[in-house]
Amino acid sequence: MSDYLELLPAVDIKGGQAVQLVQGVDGSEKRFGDPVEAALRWQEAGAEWLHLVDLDGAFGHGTNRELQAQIVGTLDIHVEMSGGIRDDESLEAAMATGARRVNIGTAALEHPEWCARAIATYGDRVAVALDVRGRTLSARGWTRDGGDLYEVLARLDGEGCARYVVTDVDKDGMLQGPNLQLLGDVCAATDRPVVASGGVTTLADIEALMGLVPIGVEGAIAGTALYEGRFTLEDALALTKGVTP
Ligand SMILES: O=C(O)c1ccccc1N[C@@H]1O[C@H](COP(=O)(O)O)[C@@H](O)[C@H]1O
Repeated sequence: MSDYLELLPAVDIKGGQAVQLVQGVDGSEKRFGDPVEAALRWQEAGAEWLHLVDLDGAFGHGTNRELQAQIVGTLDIHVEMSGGIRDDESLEAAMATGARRVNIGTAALEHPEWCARAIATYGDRVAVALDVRGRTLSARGWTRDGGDLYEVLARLDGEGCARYVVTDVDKDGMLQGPNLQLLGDVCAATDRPVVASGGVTTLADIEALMGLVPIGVEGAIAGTALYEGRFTLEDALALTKGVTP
């Protein structure tokens, strides 16, 4: 277990642009320009990980795979890649980019046997994205219910899943803070590390998430708040690493 909270700035790509959605709703996006430039900006600010999402892949209407591969090839830091990774071909293509980690969402709910094979084959290079409303999981671009969070978590634990990326869909892009209760509940239900996603808005939110590191929160994804300048990545990283600016 890490002793500090890993911060993962997000680059979500839709139609070739860096965007941020509100509650994952297709069409709600604010645009933030070239995703390669965004990724480089976060790397230059000191990030050690990038959370890279192909939203077109997640919605099932195209892909931004070439851009994702370009970003992984351009950066020197770890990349966690997600969106549209649902079969052997998309999984192998994602792994071949050199991404350190690949997140599986929909396929973990709709094709559990395939997901179990992916976990067995790639070990901790696979994480499962648990995108949740209340205690109900969401699939297919968060447009379809995908089962009970805790039942799926128990199944995935049994299959050896190394880590979970837990997103509160209702918090995502809302700039109202993360769902600390949900994160605590998930950490109580599994001994695997959890990366928190959805709602991070202030440095105080990051401090609150740092307080969950001892129970299993390993990292936190920050998106809209960073793009909208609610805090700087430099300040957030200084906070997580205990560096006085
Ligand atoms: O990150 C988002 O805003 C988002 C919105 C709507 C759907 C998915 C989103 N992000 C991530 O995409 C993957 C799921 O993709 P798939 O189901 O495996 O194709 C997952 O990491 C979500 O958190």
